[in-house]
Amino acid sequence: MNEKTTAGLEHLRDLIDGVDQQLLHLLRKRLDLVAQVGAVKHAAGVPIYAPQREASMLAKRRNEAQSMNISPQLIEDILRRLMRESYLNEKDVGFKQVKQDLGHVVIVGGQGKLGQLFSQMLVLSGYEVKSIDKNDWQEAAAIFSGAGLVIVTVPINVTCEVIREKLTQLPDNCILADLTSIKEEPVAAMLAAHSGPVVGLHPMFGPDVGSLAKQVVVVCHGRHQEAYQWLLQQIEIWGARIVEAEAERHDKAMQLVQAMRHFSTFVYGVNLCKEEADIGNLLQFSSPIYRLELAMVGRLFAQDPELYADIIFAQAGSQHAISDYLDNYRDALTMLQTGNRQAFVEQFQRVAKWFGDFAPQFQHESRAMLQSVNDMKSS
Ligand SMILES: O=C(O)C(=O)C[C@]1(C(=O)O)C=C[C@@H](O)C=C1
Repeated sequence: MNEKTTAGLEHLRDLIDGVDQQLLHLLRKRLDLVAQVGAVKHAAGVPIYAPQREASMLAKRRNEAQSMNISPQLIEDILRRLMRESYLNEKDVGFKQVKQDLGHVVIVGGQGKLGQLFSQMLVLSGYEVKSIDKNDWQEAAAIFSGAGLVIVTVPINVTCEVIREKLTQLPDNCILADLTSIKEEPVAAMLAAHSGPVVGLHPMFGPDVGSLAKQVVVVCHGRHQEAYQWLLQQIEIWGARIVEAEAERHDKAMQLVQAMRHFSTFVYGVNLCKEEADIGNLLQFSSPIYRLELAMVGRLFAQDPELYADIIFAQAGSQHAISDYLDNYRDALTMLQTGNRQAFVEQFQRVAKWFGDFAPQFQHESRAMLQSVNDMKSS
């Protein structure tokens, strides 16, 4: 059925179309300026992400919006979305090459998605990149000869084995790095296999990010930091933030942030499947928060099971984190089964107090996410 309309409404809509077309012209103009910024940054080696510039620009535009009786949040949302576009566009111009005399880079597992992303970023920065994958080991000597940087990005369950068995004959000054999401064992294996510079990296993002702007790369120092300082600088030029961490502490945090989180998402999916939930129907009834939650669960199952198995099975300690979670789940279920509403409320308050200022901060941040989930709906 056609939507109801009137002549007056159509006239106003024509005027709105005109304004939206002007917006398109302004967007084109902004994108062209951003392309020029990208070229200037490329030449000067300035990072793609400029947090201070963003903060001051947003503050000014918010004030101006207020004085024009426009919601400050509206202009902030629009500018943040535009800056996301800038990160993608600025990337295409390429990046300044921090280390000119490196020799080539070898990515061990370069055909994997993360390997491809790092290869793309390195090529955009002017480095020569070679890849070695599981069927190429007979050519290893030729591929590694003259390499200045070797990055290991193979599945977690074979990482240490590959390092121990295949990476013991690298050129002396070559930097050996890995991108594994656990750090203690791979860094120890690299230090044992290679006597030159060693660094453990954990990119805290998936390979499908369009740009590294605002992403975090955790760094666990291994040996000869001064030799790979340029690499950290190069990653910052790509827009990412470097966060230094001690390997053991990093791995412990990953048990909670990754293994336990992914495991409970997995179980949520298993449960929906066993209950034969009708997802289409659930979506019809779901509020934005439930839609978002379903999306987070659903997106897990759109990906490679091996990858998640690797993450969940990587550390023995994850079993403890997951079984503690199960104990807490059981205790909470007991409250429900015994009708102990009071205990639930008290525990809720205790946890809220523990979250402190993070709770309202997360409420604020998630409100914006929920609104954009609602915006995505088309019917
Ligand atoms: O001003 C810059 O440095 C830009 O790259 C442009 C821009 C923008 O789109 O306005 C994009 C990314 C930066 O983080 C800040 C601002």
